[in-house]
Amino acid sequence: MKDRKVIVKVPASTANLGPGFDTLGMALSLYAWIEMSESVTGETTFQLYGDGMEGLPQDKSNLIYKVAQLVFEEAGVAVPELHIAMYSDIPLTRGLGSSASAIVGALVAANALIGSPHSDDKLFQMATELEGHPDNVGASLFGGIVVSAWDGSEAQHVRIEPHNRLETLVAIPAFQLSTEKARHALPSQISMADAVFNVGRSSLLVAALASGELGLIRHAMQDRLHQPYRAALIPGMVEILERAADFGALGAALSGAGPTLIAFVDTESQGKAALQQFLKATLAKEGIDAETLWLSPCTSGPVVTVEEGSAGSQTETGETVTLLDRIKGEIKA
Ligand SMILES: Nc1ncnc2c1ncn2[C@@H]1O[C@H](COP(=O)(O)OP(=O)(O)O)[C@@H](O)[C@H]1O
Ligand SMILES: N[C@@H](CCOP(=O)(O)O)C(=O)O
Repeated sequence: MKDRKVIVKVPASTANLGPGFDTLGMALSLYAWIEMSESVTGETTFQLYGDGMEGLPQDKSNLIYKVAQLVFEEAGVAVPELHIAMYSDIPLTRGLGSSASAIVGALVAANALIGSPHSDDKLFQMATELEGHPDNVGASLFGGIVVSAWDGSEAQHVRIEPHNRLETLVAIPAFQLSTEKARHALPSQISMADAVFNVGRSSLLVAALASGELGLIRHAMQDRLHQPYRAALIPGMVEILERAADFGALGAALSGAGPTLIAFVDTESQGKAALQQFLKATLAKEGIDAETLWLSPCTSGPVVTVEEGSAGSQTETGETVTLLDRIKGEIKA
């Protein structure tokens, strides 16, 4: 294992999909890469690349390090000193599952480093416990659309293959909103009428996604559990959710805990440019600058590459090959 290096490519996610609060998630074609190996210097080292990554802790309080140690502990092995490198195209604290993908990527990388003693389901249970809900970690771990439920001790899930004409447009506001803050905006109780409203929409959405009835999405992607309470944190959200279908969207939702907004679109839709303009202009009216990206559902979970032997880290002239060198052709920036 001393000479083993693992690289994991893990997808971002959009959680909730409107009505499926803490329950539904879909993996997206936006990625983070984590490289992990046992440290050769005897000290834990970090290389973090990507927007905002330099602000993350680069000591043993780092999330990736702590999650990896849990994997080793559960397997009864000790790997106290690690080399960790990470590059991410997933913006931090925007509702695209950066923390979920970091947790999933760390679990999968650490597991592969010690010969994969844990099953995917075991990693899912650990990820859910760490994140506090199964929706975004399930999507990053299994890919596609994931329906899950958690009772606080065990999580179940079913994966749905996304329709091949489904794509998404995300509008990522320039400001950050932590999941913790967005969860504090939620009430502790809701009415029976609102509960029934969401059970109906969430069930209809799962059925529509599973059966490929894309036309039902706009009726199903409605929510009374979390979006109305989070609206004040994301100016422009209400107008986007109400009017996106007028610009050709199949439906629209707050992505995860926000502030990113996501529209589901039929790849054959004619109005894509108008929809993109509508999202940007609506946020701009509120003084919010937003980046828009077209993303596809990502149909696979983490992709793992294992390299045995330290030769893989050096060129013929002895120069060190960094994670960035390896993934250069794949990254967004
Ligand atoms: N690669 C990483 N390493 C360490 N911490 C991370 C990493 N990625 C995300 N995080 C932590 O997760 C936080 C964002 O999580 P959260 O508020 O749930 O938003 P998001 O919607 O992006 O998951 C970051 O502020 C950071 O503390
Ligand atoms: N169900 C959670 C999902 C949070 O997802 P994230 O991608 O914003 O971390 C919630 O809505 O709080």
